[in-house]
Amino acid sequence: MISATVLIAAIIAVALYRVLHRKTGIENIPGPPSPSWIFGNMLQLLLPPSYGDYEFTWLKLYGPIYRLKECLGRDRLMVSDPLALQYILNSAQFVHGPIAENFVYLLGGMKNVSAVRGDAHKQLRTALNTGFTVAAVKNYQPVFEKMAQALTEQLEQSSASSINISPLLSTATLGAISEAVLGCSTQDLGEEFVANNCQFVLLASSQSAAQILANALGALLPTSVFNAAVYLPTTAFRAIRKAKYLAEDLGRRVVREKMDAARQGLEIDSDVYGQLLNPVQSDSTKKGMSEEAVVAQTSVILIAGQDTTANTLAFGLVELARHPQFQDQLRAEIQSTLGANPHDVLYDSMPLLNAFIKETLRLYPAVALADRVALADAVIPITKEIKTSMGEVITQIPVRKGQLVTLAIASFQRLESFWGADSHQFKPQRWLEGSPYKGETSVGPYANLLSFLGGPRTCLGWRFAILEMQVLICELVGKFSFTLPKDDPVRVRSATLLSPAMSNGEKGALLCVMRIL
Ligand code: HEM
Repeated sequence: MISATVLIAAIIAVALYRVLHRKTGIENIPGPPSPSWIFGNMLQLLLPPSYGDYEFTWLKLYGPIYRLKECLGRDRLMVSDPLALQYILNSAQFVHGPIAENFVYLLGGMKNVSAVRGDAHKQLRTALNTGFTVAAVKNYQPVFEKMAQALTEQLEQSSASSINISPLLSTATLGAISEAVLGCSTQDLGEEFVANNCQFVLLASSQSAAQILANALGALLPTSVFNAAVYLPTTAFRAIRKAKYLAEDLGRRVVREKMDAARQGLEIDSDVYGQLLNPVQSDSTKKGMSEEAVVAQTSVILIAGQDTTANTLAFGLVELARHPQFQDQLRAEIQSTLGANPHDVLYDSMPLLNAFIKETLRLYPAVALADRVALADAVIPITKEIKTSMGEVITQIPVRKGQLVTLAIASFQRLESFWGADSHQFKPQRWLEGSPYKGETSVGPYANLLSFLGGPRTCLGWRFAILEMQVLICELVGKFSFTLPKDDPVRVRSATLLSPAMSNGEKGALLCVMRIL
């Protein structure tokens, strides 16, 4: 008891010392007043009744660059200006913020793709990209079709008047990664792995004031102290430690089995890991990744690809339920395109399907807020000048080493000046006549959206996610109709990811689902 009190007192002392001795240099950038020293504006940003209640109002009031108060009185720069975003994403001076950094170390160790930096990151990305090219991803289509059929069977078996679609989608997306990346079925993952995964998914979609404060305190600690603190016996740390251990164990087993199969002359390159290991190369100058390097990616790839995709799909289905006319038009396109040969579909040439996916990604980016920290003093360019609270007009933002910057992706994707006056509305039709984006600065790998981020840290699995969503949506919307239950509107919550939430506070999206074909 005494040691826990001493530890907490020490944590707070370290936090306060570091906070009180830092000057930010962005004090004069206008922003909303802070309602509390302890929480700053963070409860408004991260725990509003519905995601964006405050953030989108601040966006209107202060524009795409403004200052917020972080927990314990620190300044945080909110950025949704495309020029500034592009600069930060491509600059080696900006790295993951401390909360994300702590999280990826905890989950995947020091050698996973999200944790490594600089040249080591570049080399690892080049190696990993082998499994995520256009051609490679096309080969995973049968896996996505299998998951889509399994989803159909689950929906058919349910007799409930409304169904929480989220856990079904989470299982489908975990299954897709497991088979396409590791080459093993969900059953092969084992009961313990699946149970821990469910617990982890729920933890990652929960948010509370205590968590926000704990994250802010954790972010102030030196990494070594934080790494020691994770051995505290809390539910969250226990689940993360177990997730890491189970993923490493799984990765090792999968890699060992693949190497054994390759030694017996069997082909192993039908999934991502088989391609990465690549032990039998006709070109002797090319080498696959080492077994250890492949194993180290397991937890991060599994987590990065699961609920990002599942939540996007859940929000998309909710929007279809809100827009029945568009849902009917999309279904007509799907049924006429898939016709008699559903395995040979050119998904990219289906205008309504792709407009729908782009619009869902625009309004519901799974990573709505991505934090970065400046490794050195930097000057951030901006599209339009801003006036500081001292009356000075500035055309760029100087920031000091250590400055926390939030890439406000959801805000960027709702900027009226770039997406139109109706930018807060779900209107897939906006994508039907060319790009609706009016900016001069290109961002992101897909449709000028930043849902998959941009620059060297662009989502590794973005092509994978797009094809997976195309296949799943065609199966679901082609065969079922989706309507909203009367009594439980879906809420939008910001936790680690943007998640749908039900009125009882749990993660999920209730929909009435009816088989029509
Ligand atoms: C709709 C689905 C998805 C969305 C919206 C999404 C979004 C993102 C974003 C925003 C990042 C950058 C995070 C940051 O650096 O702060 C990221 C990174 C990453 N994503 Fe995705 N993702 C999706 C699906 C997937 C899938 C299916 C996979 C793998 C099969 C995947 C694997 C990764 C990996 C490994 C990284 C780390 C890349 C690096 O640090 O170099 N993602 N994703």
